Amino acid sequence: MRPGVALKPGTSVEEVYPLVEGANPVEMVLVMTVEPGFGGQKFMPEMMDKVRSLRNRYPSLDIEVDGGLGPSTIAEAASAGANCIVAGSSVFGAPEPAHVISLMRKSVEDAQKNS
Ligand SMILES: O=C(CO)[C@@H](O)[C@H](O)COP(=O)(O)O
Repeated sequence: MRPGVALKPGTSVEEVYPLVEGANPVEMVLVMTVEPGFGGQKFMPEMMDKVRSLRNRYPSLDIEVDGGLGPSTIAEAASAGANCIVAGSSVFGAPEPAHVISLMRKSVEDAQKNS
């Protein structure tokens, strides 16, 4: 079992620090990049400050992003430090889903090499 915690857009990133640094720490933080509820919403780039703060503070933490991720937004999320990507519409709506997954995987790997 791997515990994690999710941050809604209106919740500040500082709220999770005690959970990552506690005695029984979470191993993943999900930064919601849309309001939770349904797929197909627009990526909120202003959430990348949370991702950057988490990556600077916790170099090996799994940081997930969910909402509006696809070929046009993955670079921003990856360069901020996200390494787990949830993508719905961009994959299931693509003529070649595997190509989109591959593109996003490469973006995360490239960002990790350059960090
Ligand atoms: O369901 C939600 C949010 O609750 C979505 O964020 C999906 O998890 C991903 O959908 P896309 O934004 O990729 O279409």
